[in-house]
Amino acid sequence: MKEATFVIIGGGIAGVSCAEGISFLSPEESIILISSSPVIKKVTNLKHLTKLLSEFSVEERSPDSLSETCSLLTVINDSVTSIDYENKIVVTTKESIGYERLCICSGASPKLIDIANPYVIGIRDTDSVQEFQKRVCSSKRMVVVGNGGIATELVHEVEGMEIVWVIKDNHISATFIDPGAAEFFQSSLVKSDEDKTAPTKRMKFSLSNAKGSTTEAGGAALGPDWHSNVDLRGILQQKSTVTVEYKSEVKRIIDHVEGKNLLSEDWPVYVELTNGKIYGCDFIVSATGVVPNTSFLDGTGVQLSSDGGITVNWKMETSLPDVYGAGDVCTASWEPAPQWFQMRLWTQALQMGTYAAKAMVMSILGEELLQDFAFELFSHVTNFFGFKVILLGLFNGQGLNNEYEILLRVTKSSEYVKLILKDGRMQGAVLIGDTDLEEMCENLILNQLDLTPFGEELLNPDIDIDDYFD
Ligand SMILES: Cc1cc2nc3c(=O)[nH]c(=O)nc-3n(C[C@H](O)[C@H](O)[C@H](O)COP(=O)(O)OP(=O)(O)OC[C@H]3O[C@@H](n4cnc5c(N)ncnc54)[C@H](O)[C@@H]3O)c2cc1C
Ligand SMILES: NC(=O)C1=CN([C@@H]2O[C@H](COP(=O)(O)OP(=O)(O)OC[C@H]3O[C@@H](n4cnc5c(N)ncnc54)[C@H](OP(=O)(O)O)[C@@H]3O)[C@@H](O)[C@H]2O)C=CC1
Repeated sequence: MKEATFVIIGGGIAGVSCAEGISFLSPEESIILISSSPVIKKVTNLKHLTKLLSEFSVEERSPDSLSETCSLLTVINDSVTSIDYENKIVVTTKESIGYERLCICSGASPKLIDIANPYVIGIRDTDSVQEFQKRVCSSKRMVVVGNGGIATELVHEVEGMEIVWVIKDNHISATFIDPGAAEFFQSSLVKSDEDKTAPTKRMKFSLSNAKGSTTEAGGAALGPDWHSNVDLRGILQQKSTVTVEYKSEVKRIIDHVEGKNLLSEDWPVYVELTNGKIYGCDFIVSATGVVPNTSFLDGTGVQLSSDGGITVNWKMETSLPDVYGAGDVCTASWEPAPQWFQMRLWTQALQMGTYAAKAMVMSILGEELLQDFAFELFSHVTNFFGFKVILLGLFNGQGLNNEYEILLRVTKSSEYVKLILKDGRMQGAVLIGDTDLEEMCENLILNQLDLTPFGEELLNPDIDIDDYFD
């Protein structure tokens, strides 16, 4: 039987960063990484924008490429079928592998609204993108269900199609942004090239005066810009049109025969929405979140959280002895720092993988572990509708029970800045566009300085606020 001090399940960002972390901290120990995908995901071009915010690329690499950074690593391309935690053995389809410490980084899979229907597809890995591209290039209309990251990217990136976007909320992209930011993006849905206009609007208001309500945040996954090398063009010779169906869900999917009778239009498949409308389309994208990959743990009694993720404590330990978890597969179940919460994102997969490596090495050495600084503040940088989007801390007032103030600065088609303050102290920020405010906001959230004396001046573009804090 093969054996290693450390065994890792999963070749995504969490698994690979865990392997690299162990090799860095304990280069003399053996590691086996088991992954059902033949390629691994490696973080490259890591660029720190601030202490905690970073941008990076994610590349698909051959497992051999890891030998540069991990000399005692063996990568096995196989699927884990079960774990015998009492005897510290991982069972794959072909063999059994012994371990001292095990880290589960098996990621998550799309949670589809209908798994059995061939017209419903999800997007997660390279294969699913190829399938999506195949459908797009021969299609006129798709229905996109969901209001999170994937749906937001798709409605912006796909050209030459009619897109019907079905969302439960009353504003777009609700997983990430508030109604105000959604309004800022709204013109991008029309897909026209509007001029950037100069006037800048600054506002301060308490939540009770705010229009709309803020939202409670609410194979290996793809990397940033996954769509940039894929031709996402439908067969219509025009820009895509996007019809948003607000506050609605898919009631049922109707087959070709019944749908044609109901609608007198000929489409491969039809969806009936809870608002009563029926749309015919070529296919349906279910961008409705993920479900952690844990089936190989059935029968172990491992503790799972309500979202299906493996419960991990602040040391990334699961409820099974010497078994750790990191990335999308796990659910952070410790008391979080006031401005941090979990979202299944690659930054967190990277941070958790690296930190789990440290926790496992410290446990073998019997040394004390301190929690990583990365878990002090939620930070995410991404791109929506062609704009840079930076989210910091409690960016949607998560957990503040609507008891906070908002400072807002909006320049149409150029920038959207929203600061969340409670008792004069900054709790979170949404920075859309090239605002150059990320460092200041990060510092102000971390140091909890009383900003009452600055009032609205905090967002006055004519004042270099950084001067006050040097
Ligand atoms: C289309 C798309 C766009 C995204 N865009 C962004 C973005 O812009 N920004 C962002 O922060 N995040 C984004 N994400 C989310 C991000 O990709 C994930 O949070 C992150 O990659 C999770 O990494 P992971 O290593 O935990 O899991 P995964 O990448 O899912 O890796 C899991 C690994 O485990 C392996 N595995 C699973 N089961 C087994 C088994 N039984 N045996 C052996 N191996 C197994 C898989 O083969 C895979 O190698 C996006 C996700 C998608 C799908
Ligand atoms: N740029 C980025 O940062 C990106 C990040 N990602 C990440 O990739 C993963 C997958 O993305 P995605 O699938 O978009 O997941 P998200 O979790 O981002 O969004 C899922 C969306 O689907 C909604 N939803 C869930 N179930 C249903 C249902 N039955 N009917 C209608 N709507 C439903 C959710 O609403 P509710 O929350 O109300 O349940 C939510 O709006 C996520 O971890 C995401 O964070 C993906 C793309 C880009």
